[in-house]
Amino acid sequence: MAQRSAASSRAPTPVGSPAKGSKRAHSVGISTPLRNPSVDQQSLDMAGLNLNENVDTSSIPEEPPKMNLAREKVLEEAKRMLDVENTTGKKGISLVVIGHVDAGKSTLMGRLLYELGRLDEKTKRVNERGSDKIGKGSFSWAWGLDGTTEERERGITMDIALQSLETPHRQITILDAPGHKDFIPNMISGASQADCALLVVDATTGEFESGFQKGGQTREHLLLVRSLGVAQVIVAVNKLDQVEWSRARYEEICAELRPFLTLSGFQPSKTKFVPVGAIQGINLTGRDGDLAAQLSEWYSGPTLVDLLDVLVPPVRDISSPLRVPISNVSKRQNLGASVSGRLCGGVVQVGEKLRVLPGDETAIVKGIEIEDQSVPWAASGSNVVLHLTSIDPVHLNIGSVLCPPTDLVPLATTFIARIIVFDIQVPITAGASVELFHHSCDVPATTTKLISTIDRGTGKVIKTNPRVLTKNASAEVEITLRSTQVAGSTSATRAIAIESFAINKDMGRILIRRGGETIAAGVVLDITG
Ligand SMILES: Nc1nc2c(ncn2[C@@H]2O[C@H](COP(=O)(O)OP(=O)(O)OP(=O)(O)O)[C@@H](O)[C@H]2O)c(=O)[nH]1
Repeated sequence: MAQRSAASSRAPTPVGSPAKGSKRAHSVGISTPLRNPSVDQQSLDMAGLNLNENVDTSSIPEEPPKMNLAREKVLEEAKRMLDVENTTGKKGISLVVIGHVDAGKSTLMGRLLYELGRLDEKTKRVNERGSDKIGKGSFSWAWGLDGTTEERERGITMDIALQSLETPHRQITILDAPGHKDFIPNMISGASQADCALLVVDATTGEFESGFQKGGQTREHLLLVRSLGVAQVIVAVNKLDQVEWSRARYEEICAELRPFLTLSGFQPSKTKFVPVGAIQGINLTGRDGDLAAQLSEWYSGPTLVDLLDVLVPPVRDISSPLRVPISNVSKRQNLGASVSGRLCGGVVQVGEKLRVLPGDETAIVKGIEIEDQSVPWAASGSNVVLHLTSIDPVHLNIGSVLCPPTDLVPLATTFIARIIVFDIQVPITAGASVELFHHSCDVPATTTKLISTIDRGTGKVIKTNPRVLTKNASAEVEITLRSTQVAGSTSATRAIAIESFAINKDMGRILIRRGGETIAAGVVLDITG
């Protein structure tokens, strides 16, 4: 069964962290590390949110665990582990599966899990019988990932499903994103935790076109993941059985997508295409058997697994300060609180004291889990569950950020951002009300000033104080958070923990939405208030 990203969910992939069951040592962690002050306009992005929360307000006071090693020792250990991973072991990577509704994302992943031995024969048969029983037989593979009753009955993915699989050289955490536009915030949440993307498109006549047209999720998902910093994409052209494995249709789809991918900021060398048939399992791990004969007549390239196996893992910045944006909180009676999220820099270890921002509270890390395994420490890039003690769980919220008490993330209510405007109908004006997304934080904001429009190629200012920003514009703007209603009556503007992109790429990305539509993505240049 797939893991869900819900509050009680288990942690996703081990990325850049101690191996499963590792007994390695741990330690303290307060950092004043290296910073990388380069802004890459191509890497514009923002971060995701997760709306799932399982709240039960109670805590138990506990004796905080002791830290065992000095921070330098942990860093040394983390570096050594990453070196081993880079040379001999499987490299960890997380992959978000994106694409228009019904493209076959869940079916593809369910079948792939089966082909790779992660979904056993018994579960497969149970899913077949169960899906047949409610007249959804064609979704039996998707049941491997779509775990909730509502998802199964409706035949759609609503929240991110977490799974992991192994190829010969990669340990991959799969984040299966919903295709339906109503669940874009959940999709953003998944993409904000991913290193690379698998785009699934439906080759059926008319279906590829409706997914790719304006308003289709193929375009929006690609733009969103690129804006979130995902630079590698594999495009699986699925359901080719519906067009008799036509080579012309496959090539037509690739030719349509290539220019859009380049325009969206994906380098051609980091964009791969692969023809597949998810239901029949064709070209996932191989092309044996009669079913694949038509494809084998014209295709001799890599399988999907071949491409997954050479995905390039991201660089893990373990020497920068620890930042953990909280994507989920689980507060259980008598069990304290657990939070999950991806480490955006640094290392964390059991026994470490962390500050929760915004706010004045601190917590102590009682335990760390990666993929259900307890580990003594975790490094940048890992998706973790942190069990916390010495804090009233009421102070832990989705969207808050954990960091070392001596190296705090700035709190901002006003900042300057460079944004790229998406394909919008209604221009953005000064004073416009928008929704700001930063990791799992979603707050009301105003574009208080339109400072300038920028040439995307040269980075030069085209116009200062523009009246409006229209589609595809690149611009510098001032964004100010608006007050939100607190506790029924009083109104307060709550600062968010955010950093400039030059200091921490993962902490400096924003996404701007309006009326349920994503209108721009950007990076934070400067915090001004
Ligand atoms: N003919 C054919 N049908 C397929 C193939 N792959 C998936 N389907 C069908 O496409 C439909 C949608 O599949 P899903 O896997 O639920 O699609 P999805 O992209 O995960 O859908 P959402 O998550 O709701 O966006 C189901 O009826 C599948 O049986 C394929 O290779 N060939």
